Amino acid sequence: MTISQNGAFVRQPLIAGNWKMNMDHVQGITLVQKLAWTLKDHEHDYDRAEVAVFPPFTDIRGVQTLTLGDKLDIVYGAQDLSAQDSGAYTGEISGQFLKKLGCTYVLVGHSERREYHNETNQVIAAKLAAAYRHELTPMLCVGEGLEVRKAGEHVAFTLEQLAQSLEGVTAEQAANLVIAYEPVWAIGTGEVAGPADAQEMCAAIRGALAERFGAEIAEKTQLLYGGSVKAANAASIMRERDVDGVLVGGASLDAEEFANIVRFEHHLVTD
Ligand SMILES: O=C[C@H](O)COP(=O)(O)O
Repeated sequence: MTISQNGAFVRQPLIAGNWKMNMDHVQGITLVQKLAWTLKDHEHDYDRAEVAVFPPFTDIRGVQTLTLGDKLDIVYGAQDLSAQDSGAYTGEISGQFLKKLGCTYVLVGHSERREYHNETNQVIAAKLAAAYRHELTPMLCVGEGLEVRKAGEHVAFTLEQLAQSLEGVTAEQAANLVIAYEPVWAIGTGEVAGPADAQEMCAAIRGALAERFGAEIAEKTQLLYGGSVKAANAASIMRERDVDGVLVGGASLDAEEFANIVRFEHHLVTD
């Protein structure tokens, strides 16, 4: 998190909650309502961060109605999209449907998609292209597994994943891109990467973006860390220069806990 001389953030902090396959459409509405109420109580603490949730597809319409109706300062996105726009692709969801439902973001290449649905970097590149066709901001997920980390090859591995996933993305498109570094060994395990680990990788990613798209775009791109983030560890990770936010799984299902992550500035002052 880089702060300029006048105290403003150089890049807006982004706190994102990926609900994964949790919360039906009724529970989803309740969770967003609770989150909105909790955040309202601490308005002064979070008004500088963007808050995004990624509900299951079946919840998105309800979240749209709620956020529009109550004018909530919470944006939302989908957890995946099809590489295709329309047609005989049973079970797939088009980016154009997501755009019509008011989605701002879409997750692309989450490690659970890579692992359980065999999504390769090539598939992910095609999904990024689809996101751009429908004016969604992709949140591209990258990160290494435990074996790669143990072998000390995590930076090279993740940058290669990044390069292949970004195949075909233009500099103009890259101006509208969020990247989440999520080491697979830290997802849902309680094992959290240390702030220095998160910084090392985010700095390497920013360097790779600068080489590919130019320094100006690289400096503007929000880079998030994900993997067992909780209120107790979020602030110390976000304090790092190149970490601009967090992508939270399990802890985003608890409105109080997630709201406390959003209040990271409060923790920056007090911890
Ligand atoms: O998308 C979120 C990540 O997979 C992190 O999940 P987690 O916070 O439950 O470890």
